[in-house]
Amino acid sequence: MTARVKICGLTRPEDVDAAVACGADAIGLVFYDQSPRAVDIAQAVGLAERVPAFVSVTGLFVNPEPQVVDSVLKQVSLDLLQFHGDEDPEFCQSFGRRWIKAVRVREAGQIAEAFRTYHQASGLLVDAWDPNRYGGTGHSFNWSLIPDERPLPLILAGGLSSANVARAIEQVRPWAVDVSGGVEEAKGKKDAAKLSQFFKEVHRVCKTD
Ligand SMILES: O=C(O)c1ccccc1N[C@@H]1O[C@H](COP(=O)(O)O)[C@@H](O)[C@H]1O
Repeated sequence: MTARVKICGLTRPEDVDAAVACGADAIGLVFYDQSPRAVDIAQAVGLAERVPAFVSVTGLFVNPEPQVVDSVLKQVSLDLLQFHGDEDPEFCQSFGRRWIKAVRVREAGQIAEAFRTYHQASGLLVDAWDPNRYGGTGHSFNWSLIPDERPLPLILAGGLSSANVARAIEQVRPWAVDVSGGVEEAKGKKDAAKLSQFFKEVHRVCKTD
């Protein structure tokens, strides 16, 4: 069993270095100004520059104006776009870049439908639904709503931490896991010890079977 790891919502150089040192496959930069983890362009350029070969940089957006995405893409070296709002597939596809789509899960059937709707995506990220926030809630959801049939790589997010990531990987068998709040000391500030413990748990469960 194997699962890739994305650490999202990085705002500080030392947190990028810590995530990379722990073995992150991807890091995420938040370009959503209502998030406490939002970065500006200068910050994002500096953070992305620290990321070595074979670790990818994802830019997270929530219902952005197209010119915002274009502007970020011109200035920041991103490998992947993550759309975490109500973007339709045509919008996601329109930037000529690889992208993933987040689905905030409320009910059975929603994920299978999203696999059909966003079939051009490079992966489908499943996160907890919250009436007031688009993501980064720290809440998990009922993983039994995730279907076994997955036409795209499935990225599991929502309330993951070292306390539940091993169980999550065993139960869901995702392509990757994505965490933000569960490895923080405060919003936007990662905690090196929590990061290390999170990876320890991922590696422990991935060694079995
Ligand atoms: O991190 C945020 O502030 C955020 C804001 C708006 C949309 C998504 C956001 N983060 C993503 O939410 C999931 C789950 O985060 P958590 O682990 O529950 O804190 C994850 O994909 C983040 O990238």
